[in-house]
Amino acid sequence: MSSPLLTGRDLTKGYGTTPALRGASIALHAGEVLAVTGPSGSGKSTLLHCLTGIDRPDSGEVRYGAERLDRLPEHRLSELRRTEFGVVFQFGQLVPELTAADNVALPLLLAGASRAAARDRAGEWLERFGLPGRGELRPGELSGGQAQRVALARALVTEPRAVFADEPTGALDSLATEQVMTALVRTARASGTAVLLVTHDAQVAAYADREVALRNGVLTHEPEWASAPTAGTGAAAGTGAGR
Ligand SMILES: Nc1ncnc2c1ncn2[C@@H]1O[C@H](COP(=O)(O)OP(=O)(O)OP(=O)(O)O)[C@@H](O)[C@H]1O
Repeated sequence: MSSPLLTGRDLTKGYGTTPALRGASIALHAGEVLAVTGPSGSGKSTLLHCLTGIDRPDSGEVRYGAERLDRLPEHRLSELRRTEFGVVFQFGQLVPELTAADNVALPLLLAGASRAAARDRAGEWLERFGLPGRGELRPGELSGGQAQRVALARALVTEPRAVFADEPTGALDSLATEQVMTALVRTARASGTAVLLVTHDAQVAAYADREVALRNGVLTHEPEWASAPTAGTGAAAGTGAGR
């Protein structure tokens, strides 16, 4: 029995009079790919924000190892997001003035790597994401799918323990979605990084080992607190759908 890497218990969060989360509980285990699905407005992004400390829940708790993440000071949360978590949004939020390679190198430079080492490593990660030879292009010169793969390479380059992706393929067609998801799941598995995917898209959820569904701020599947899931059971493990 392995204990979860990250848990959210009984999370509530409202915006004014709008309840976004109404007692959501979730566990992310080391190395697994977990999809959180649900229709627009069901609270998926709010849940991801609470789990990563981008936002704080109104009640409930988020635990990361021994730490109460929901109570951590801002500087520790930023450090976590820089070193142990990677976060990717629908539009990858690349720095438009920087090349693809410099975007990927950025987290390494922030962590103190030399420019040469960071650039070498960025090149390796662009290759892993199927983008060899694209390092000198700027985000505006990349397709949407290529830009998302650069954003994912940037999120994974520090080999974080968990990557959180909010509709990472939301703006892409089916083929680009497949390329992005295949690259994400393959590289995350190779580095043992857990992935929490927020999506309304069944094609994307099919890559996960496990899926939980949000409806009106409540998760419809209870988390399996006691047991770790079997990794590699999703489409990305080669079982069919989504390939
Ligand atoms: N900053 C905010 N201010 C006010 N209301 C918000 C804010 N963020 C989210 N909400 C509301 O909270 C509810 C949940 O929103 P959330 O973005 O978490 O849902 P979602 O499932 O991610 O939706 P989508 O798939 O459309 O992105 C919605 O009713 C939304 O309007």
